[in-house]
Amino acid sequence: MGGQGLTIGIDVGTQGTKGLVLNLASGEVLVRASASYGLIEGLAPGAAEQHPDTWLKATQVVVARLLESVDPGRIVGIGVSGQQHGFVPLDARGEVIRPAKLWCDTATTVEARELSERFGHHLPVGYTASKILWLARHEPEHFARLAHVLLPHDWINFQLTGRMTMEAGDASGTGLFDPRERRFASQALEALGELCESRSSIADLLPPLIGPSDLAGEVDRRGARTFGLEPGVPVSAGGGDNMMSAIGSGATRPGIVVASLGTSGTVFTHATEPIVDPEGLIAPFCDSTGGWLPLLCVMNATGVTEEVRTAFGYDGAEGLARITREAERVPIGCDGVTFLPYLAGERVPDLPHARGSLLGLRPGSLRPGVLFRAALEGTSLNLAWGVERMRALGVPVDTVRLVGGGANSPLWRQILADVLDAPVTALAEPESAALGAAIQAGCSNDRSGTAPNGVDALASALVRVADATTEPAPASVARYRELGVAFRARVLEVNAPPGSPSA
Ligand SMILES: Nc1ncnc2c1ncn2[C@@H]1O[C@H](COP(=O)(O)OP(=O)(O)O)[C@@H](O)[C@H]1O
Ligand SMILES: O=C(CO)[C@@H](O)[C@H](O)COP(=O)(O)O
Repeated sequence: MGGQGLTIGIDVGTQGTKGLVLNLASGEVLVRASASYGLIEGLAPGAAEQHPDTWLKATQVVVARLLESVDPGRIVGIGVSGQQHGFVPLDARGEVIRPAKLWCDTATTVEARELSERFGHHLPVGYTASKILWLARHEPEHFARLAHVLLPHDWINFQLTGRMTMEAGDASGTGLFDPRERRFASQALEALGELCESRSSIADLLPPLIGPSDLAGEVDRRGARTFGLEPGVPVSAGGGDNMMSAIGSGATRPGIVVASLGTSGTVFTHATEPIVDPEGLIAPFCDSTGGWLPLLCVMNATGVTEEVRTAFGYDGAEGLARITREAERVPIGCDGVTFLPYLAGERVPDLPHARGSLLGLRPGSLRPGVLFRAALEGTSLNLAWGVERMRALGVPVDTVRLVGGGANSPLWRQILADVLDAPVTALAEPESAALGAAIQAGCSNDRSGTAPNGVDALASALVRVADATTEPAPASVARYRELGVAFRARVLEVNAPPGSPSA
């Protein structure tokens, strides 16, 4: 099965950084740690930013906590997963120029639309390319200093190893990458360069591309000092959080569909060929095993439930459990209350400027349990809308493995099973992205004894599903089908452009 020794997997998410230590021989997760953070507050509407130092500090805290329980000398590899698409702008000395614009930043919608026209295909808002153009247009003094473009996990790898690299999975979320050919797309790079009136080619800003079983490097002296690790520990390529999550949930072979309820909601599966959506709604990403990862991403998932929970002061794990119990007592459909969950705008459907709406309020509707359930239902119905698109593209979604923070909620698991009309199974390790990074680290280094490209074998051996599966309940499936039709009609009605017939 796996090799010997322990690996660390780190996942730099939007709401926090999570880490774990994996015993490669037994598959046991020995210790977990996490550190949470938020977005920078007070920015212009649509802007979603974090300073990379926030990720660095959280990663330091997480690694330090992990190493309280295990001897650093036993660590044979480390792998880093990160939120996709974030634009980390670096100057010639490798210093961060300004905070990173994140995957959920919709302030660059104009630039995304302009690039879509130039590229001749839809560039979803949130992809890195539009953020680079935004910098050139809005902060020319920062753009003039731009010497390197990294993605969040690349930047943490850089802090560990002193080397800048990118790999195909995360690179396919830049909008500057041809996932079919697994290389940067020269036409897109040229078009972006022209629009930026760039003094240098955009290609020069990008680091070398490495393969999925290559090492990003080894922990260097600075990295060792920063993180308390031993110098020389191999650092695997790492990848986007969805690519790492695919490994950590066993979606390294066809037929396993994964849904993730994190800040974003995603649904993805392994494919042996690229699956290209002509409308560009389902992303044709590369995965981190040499295959592909057709992926649906919606921008509104746990951010919406968190908004309701915190608005009513249901703090901490106890508060979450209490508001969930109250939501369980509310009937399906929330007595007519519908939550259009677009607090962050939306990528699928393509409504970057949409806002959230609460519809159908009556006296008594503004109760925490009602609104929390409405948030669970609204986010799930929205995700199901995108899943229909996946099914139409020939991706069967018959059973689902559920990961991410929201997977901890039995109520959400039931709602999703009913809304998707598919059995939903949680995994023994819900932090699938951190687990996937740790598994990849076990396959990419010389000291583990595992051959490169053994990711599928190791993932299939180590990933365990939870004992119970949540089955869809036929009556609820039928009810949610009706609610889904009404939900979509309301979304189109509420978000219709001014002057259109349904406005
Ligand atoms: N039992 C639960 N019920 C509902 N939501 C939960 C539960 N446990 C965790 N979460 C949600 O999961 C979120 C974190 O999800 P995570 O996948 O770690 O996000 P990210 O990777 O985007 O930072 C929390 O903010 C919380 O809203
Ligand atoms: O943009 C995407 C995928 O295309 C998101 O899935 C990000 O990768 C953020 O992930 P989380 O922080 O929600 O895990």
